[in-house]
Amino acid sequence: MTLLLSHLSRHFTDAAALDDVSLAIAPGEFLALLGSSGSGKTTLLRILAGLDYPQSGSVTRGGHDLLSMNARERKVGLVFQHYALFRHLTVTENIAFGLRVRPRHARPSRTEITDRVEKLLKRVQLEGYGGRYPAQLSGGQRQRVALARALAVEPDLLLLDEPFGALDAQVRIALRRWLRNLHEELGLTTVFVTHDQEEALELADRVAVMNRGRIEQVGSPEAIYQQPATPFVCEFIGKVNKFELQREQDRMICGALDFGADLWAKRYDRAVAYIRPEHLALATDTGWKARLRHIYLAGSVAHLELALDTSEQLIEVDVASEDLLRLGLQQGAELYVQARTATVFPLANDTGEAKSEDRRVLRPHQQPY
Ligand SMILES: Nc1ncnc2c1ncn2[C@@H]1O[C@H](COP(=O)(O)OP(=O)(O)OP(=O)(O)O)[C@@H](O)[C@H]1O
Repeated sequence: MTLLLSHLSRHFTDAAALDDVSLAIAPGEFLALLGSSGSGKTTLLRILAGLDYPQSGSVTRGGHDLLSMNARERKVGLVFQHYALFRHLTVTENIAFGLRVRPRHARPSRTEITDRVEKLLKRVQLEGYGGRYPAQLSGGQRQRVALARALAVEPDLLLLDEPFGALDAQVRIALRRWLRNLHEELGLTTVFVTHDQEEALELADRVAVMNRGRIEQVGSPEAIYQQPATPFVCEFIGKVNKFELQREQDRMICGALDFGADLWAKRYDRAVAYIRPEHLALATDTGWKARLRHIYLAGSVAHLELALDTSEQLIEVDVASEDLLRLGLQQGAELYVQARTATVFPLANDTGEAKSEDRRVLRPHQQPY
């Protein structure tokens, strides 16, 4: 059943935590809410869980109003960043907790509970750990117990708030892949909050990028990375170089590069171009003249830092390490940089505001003069 969030707004005293958020989450989808601190991710999750309420807007699942149901009726499983396990209960007792506290008529029998816990322990790869206490587990194991506990109540919706946030990098990566596999097995609709873009891009079917209580873009990880829809998404996701373009005789120009004479260029005097390091290329005689300042070798890729001759602006270019060796480039070398593709937003002449609706993907070329 599709989960439909429609025009949700939630204001606290000083500012909007959610500002007119609409989103459709398909059954079985793994959706990541990605954004910087304070962008409204947790508020959105809490509203879905029934721990908070919006001032306006609606949430429906299969046409039923979710906001009028209490947390238990919503059938959600929740996992937070900080292990909310009960320290005085064993792993088995923690996992069974949500079932044991049900009213008698809704409570499974003792043997059913034992069976279910055993299956869950297997599912989260913690067979044989049932008798341990949380203090006797690693951080990653505790989060898997928390997940088993969330799954024990057979939720229709799984809500995960930075579940791996407190773990070290290697454990995080291992658990991330494990979670993705688990999701493929169970097919549970999952909403995952994170501020770690790598985690979101690797895990999710779709990513919703949040900024100041609004959804800037929602799409597949590939679309978010390759076709960022707003300047915020360009700057927030991955690495990017930013350039200012000026109109010259109906063409948008940045130094030696011509970004074309698209119709929209005639209506704007300035624009901003975002170019990823891997979309810049080195050239021997045309393009932006630059000096190589630093080479950061990272295995098969070399990250180059260059200073543009005209503006001294620092830019980053990624090239294959092999090419770097072949060209014999060294710090201090003078060379040229060309752009293969750029995401360009014109700036409104009056306010200077970037116009996301007039976004273009352009392939700049060397100026004809
Ligand atoms: N109970 C509250 N009272 C007042 N302001 C709040 C409350 N809860 C959240 N906010 C504010 O709402 C905004 C969004 O908070 P929220 O926790 O949803 O952000 P977030 O994206 O989850 O951030 P983080 O990644 O830091 O957890 C923030 O500006 C926050 O200060």
